[in-house]
Amino acid sequence: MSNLTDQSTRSYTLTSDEAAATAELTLELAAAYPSFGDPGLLRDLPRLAARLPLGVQHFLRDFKLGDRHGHVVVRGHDFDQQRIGPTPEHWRDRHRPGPEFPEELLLMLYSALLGEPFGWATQQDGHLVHDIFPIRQHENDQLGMGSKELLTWHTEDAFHPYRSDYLILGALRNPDHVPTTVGELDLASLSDEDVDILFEPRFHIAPDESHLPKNNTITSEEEAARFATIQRMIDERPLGPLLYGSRRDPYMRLDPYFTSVPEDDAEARRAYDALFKVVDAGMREVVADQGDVLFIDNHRAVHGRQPFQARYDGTDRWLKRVCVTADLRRSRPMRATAETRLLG
Ligand SMILES: NC(=[NH2+])NCCC[C@H](N)C(=O)O
Ligand SMILES: O=C(O)CCC(=O)C(=O)O
Ligand SMILES: [Fe+2]
Repeated sequence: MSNLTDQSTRSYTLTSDEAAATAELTLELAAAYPSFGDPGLLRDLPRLAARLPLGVQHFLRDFKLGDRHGHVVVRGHDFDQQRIGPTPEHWRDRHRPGPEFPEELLLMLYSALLGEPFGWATQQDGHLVHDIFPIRQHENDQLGMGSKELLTWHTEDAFHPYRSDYLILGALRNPDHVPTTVGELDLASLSDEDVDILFEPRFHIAPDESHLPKNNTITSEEEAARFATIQRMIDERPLGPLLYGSRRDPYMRLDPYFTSVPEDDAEARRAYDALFKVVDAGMREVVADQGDVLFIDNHRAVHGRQPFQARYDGTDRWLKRVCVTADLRRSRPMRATAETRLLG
């Protein structure tokens, strides 16, 4: 009997009526709510999400409650290319909300079916919805804004105890069909002994560069102080497990590019190498094409992106990203007030 997890992509394709109704809903809400700063919007999200097509609501609730699949895709959204306009050159200094506010609101509605949306004070200047498009100055970097290099597979914000439970990636455009990569764990390919070791706090994952001051705008001491926790994680190099949860169906936390194993721990190194090989061998491509929204279970799947040739002419691939937590209160120690959605 095979224990291989079924990693084929589950998807829901909107009918043209559903796509039209969804687009209309997001336009209506973009006119009704001024910005993400409006507390009424966060309050109303579950009620507004109940106006999404019932089929999608069921599909996403099944994804969450089933706790089985690492990713799913909802296809067939109508993202108005004319209205959205050209892919920007940078996420910094953009007027917000921008013309793509309806699409950002759509991801917020979806987030309400999975949990609560949140952001990072230390990432993309604290914006709740992130941009992912190529930026020339970052073309060789391990960032969403890179292009020339493979974006190595990772758990989003793997270094952080309050990382996302789910990631939502909405493709405003992707003219060259650049694939995202996704991979899950095939537990049967690991020895029991290695699994035991991987459950132990014997591994360090450093913060990725998107959380560094150099990749944010800092104009005051107060803004600089937001990075203290990140810096502490860099300095103190805390050790943690790579697998957790059910011993028979573990969750994972991985980012090999930023991982180190203490030099004197040969067993941990062996277990880590075995885990890396198993996950790496299972990586596959999922193209989030224009109008597709990719949902990633950040405990079950790692993801990355194939290298591609950026255009830098306004027609580049452009994704929007929202981080979702199933439990906002867990991160309360890192949120200045109960209301704020920004960690750091
Ligand atoms: N292994 C990695 N490359 N990790 C970093 C991933 C990219 C990062 N989360 C970003 O927002 O840009
Ligand atoms: O571009 C993609 O498809 C994924 C990007 C990503 O993983 C990230 O920005 O963290
Ligand atoms: Fe990522």
